[in-house]
Amino acid sequence: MELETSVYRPNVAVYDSPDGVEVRGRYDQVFAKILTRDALGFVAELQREFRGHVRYAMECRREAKRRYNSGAVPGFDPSTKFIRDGEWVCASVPPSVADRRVEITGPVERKMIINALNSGAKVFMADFEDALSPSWENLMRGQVNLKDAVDGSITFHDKARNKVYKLNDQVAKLFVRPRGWHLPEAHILIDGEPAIGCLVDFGLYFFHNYAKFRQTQGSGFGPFFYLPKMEHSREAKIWNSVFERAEKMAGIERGSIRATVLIETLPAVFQMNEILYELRDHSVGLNCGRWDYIFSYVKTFQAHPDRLLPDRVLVGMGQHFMRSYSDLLIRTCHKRGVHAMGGMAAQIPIRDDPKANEMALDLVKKDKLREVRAGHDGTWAAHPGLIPICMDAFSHMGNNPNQIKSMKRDDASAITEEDLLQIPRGVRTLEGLRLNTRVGIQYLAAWLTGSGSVPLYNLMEDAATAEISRVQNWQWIRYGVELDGDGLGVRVSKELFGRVVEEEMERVEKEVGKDKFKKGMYKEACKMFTKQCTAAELDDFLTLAVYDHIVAHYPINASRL
Ligand SMILES: CC(=O)SCCNC(=O)CCNC(=O)[C@H](O)C(C)(C)COP(=O)(O)OP(=O)(O)OC[C@H]1O[C@@H](n2cnc3c(N)ncnc32)[C@H](O)[C@@H]1OP(=O)(O)O
Ligand SMILES: O=CC(=O)O
Ligand SMILES: [Mg+2]
Repeated sequence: MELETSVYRPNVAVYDSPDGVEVRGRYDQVFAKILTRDALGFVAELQREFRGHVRYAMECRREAKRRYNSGAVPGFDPSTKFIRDGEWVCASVPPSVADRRVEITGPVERKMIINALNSGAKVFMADFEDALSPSWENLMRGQVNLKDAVDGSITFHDKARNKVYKLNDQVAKLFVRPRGWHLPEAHILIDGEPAIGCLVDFGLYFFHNYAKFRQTQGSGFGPFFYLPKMEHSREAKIWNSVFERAEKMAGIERGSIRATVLIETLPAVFQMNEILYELRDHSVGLNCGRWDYIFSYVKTFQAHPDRLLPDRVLVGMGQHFMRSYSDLLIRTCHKRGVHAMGGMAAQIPIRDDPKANEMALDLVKKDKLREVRAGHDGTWAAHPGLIPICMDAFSHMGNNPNQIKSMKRDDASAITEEDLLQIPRGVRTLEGLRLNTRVGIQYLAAWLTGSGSVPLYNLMEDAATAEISRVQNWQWIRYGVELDGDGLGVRVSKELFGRVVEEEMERVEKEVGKDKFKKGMYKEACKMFTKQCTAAELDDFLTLAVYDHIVAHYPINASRL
C-alpha cells in the first residue's frame, strides 16, 4: 500500500476514543486505522497499570541525580550481589535472531524502512527514539509504515526520481525501539494527562502487528524490541511487566516478546546483570549505546569538575572507561547466554571525496574489527553503504551465528568500578567548543523541522550525539574550563561562548546558503541551544526541554463542530 495521508483539513472528524482517552493530534483517515478504539484502549490500560511505577522510577532518577550532584559516584549495588554472583541464564535465543551480526538502524520513515529491510543486514532497528523527531506526523506515519512493513505490503513512490520501492523476498528481521521512559506523548491524553511516549509507541505497534510478525518474521516469537536509556533494573522490571501484560492481552505464550536493552547510561553499566535478570524471560541481549553513554557520563558527573571530558572527537572506544564498559557487557551477556551487541560508528559514506571516504570507511572497519575480536556478536550500521564492511569484519565469526558460547571473556570479570569510571584523557580546545556549537545548533534546527538524524560534516548526528555537544558546552561554561592549545590560558565563559555562537552561526549560514538558512529554523535553534548551554541548571534531556515546540494540538473547538 502506498501511504497517502490526507491534506490538513480542520474540523472534519475525530478519532473514536474509549473513555478517558482524548487524541489531540491531527485527524487523518490513515492514522485512524492505527488509532482505533481497541488499540487506544490497550494503550490506556498500559498507562493506567504502569503510570505509578514509571512515576516512581523517574523520582528515583531524580534522587540518584541529587546524590551524584552531592559528590557520590555510581557503583555496584551491594544488595543485588546475589544476582551478579548467581548462576542463572536468560531464556534461550529465538532461532530467527540467532545471527545478528549486522543491524542497520534508522528512523521509521517509509523509504528508509524499505531500504533498511532490503539492505542485506540481518536486523533492522526501526527507531522512534534517537533518530526520530517525535512530532505527531512522524510518529503516526511511522506506525502506519511499520504496519505496512510487517504485513509485507509497504511501497513507496519517489515521484522526483520516478522510482518505486518495495520489499525484496529476503528482508532483515525487524526490531522496534520505542522512546525512553522520560518522554511524554502530548497528543494523547489519558485521564487528562499526557500519555507515556514509549507506551504509545510500544502499545500501538504491538497491538497491530504481533500476530503477523510472529507468523512471518519471528517464527513463533516476537515482536522484537530495543529498549533505550534505562538507568536502573527497576525500569527493566516495568518493561518486563508491560511485556507480560501485552502477551496476556494477545493470548500468546509468556516469553514470546524479546528485547535488547541498550546500556547507554553510566548508572546502567553497574546494573547489567540486574537488568538481564529482570528481563530474563524476555531478553535477547544488551547493546553498547556508546553515544548516549558518553552523554550520560557528562550528565552523571555534571557537578564533578574533576571529571571533565576532553573534546568530543577524542572520546572513542579506545578510552579505558569505554573499553571496560564494552568488555564487561560482553562478559555479562555471554555468561547469561544472550547477545552482546556492539554500537554505532558515526562515520557514513562520503560521496564527493574518495580519499575522505576511504578514510571514513577504514575507521568503520577498524571499529568493527575491534568489536568482533573483543567478542561482540553483532554491530550497528547507520547507512546501507557500510553493511559490506561490517559483514566483512564479522566474518571473523566464521559460520557461527554468534560468539555467545565461544567468547566468554572471563578476564573481564576483573573489571572494577574504577575502570568503568576512569577519567578519559585528552585535550579541551576552542575547536571542540566550536564544533559542539555548530553541530548542536544544526541538529536542533533539523529536529525542529522533523528530521531526527542528519549527516553533518560527514558524520551521522542524532539526538544522542547532539546531547554530548550540549552537555559538554554546559559543563565547560559552568566550570570556566581552561582551554588547551594556544598556551594563553583562555577560559570558557558565557562571553567567549557568545562570540563562538555568533561566529559559528555565520559559518553555518555560509555553509548551508542564505536561502536555506532563512527558511530553516537555525535562529530558533540557536536561541534554544544557547539557553540550554548557559542555563543555571542542566536540563536532563534536550529533546524534552524543547518538545513543546513540536507539539501541534488539533484545534479542539473545531474538532467538536
Ligand atoms: C546513537 C544512535 O542511536 S545510532 C541509531 C540512530 N541513528 C540512526 O539510525 C541514523 C540512521 N542513518 C540515517 O538516518 C542516515 O543514514 C543519515 C541521516 C546519517 C545520512 O542520510 P543521507 O545523507 O540522506 O544518506 P544518503 O543520501 O547517503 O542515502 C543514500 C541512500 O541510502 C538510504 N539510507 C541512508 N541511511 C539509511 C538507513 N539508515 N536505513 C535505510 N536506508 C538508508 C537513503 O534512503 C538513500 O536511499 P535512495 O538512494 O534509495 O534514495
Ligand atoms: O542509541 C545508541 C547510542 O549510542 O546512543
Ligand atoms: Mg541512544
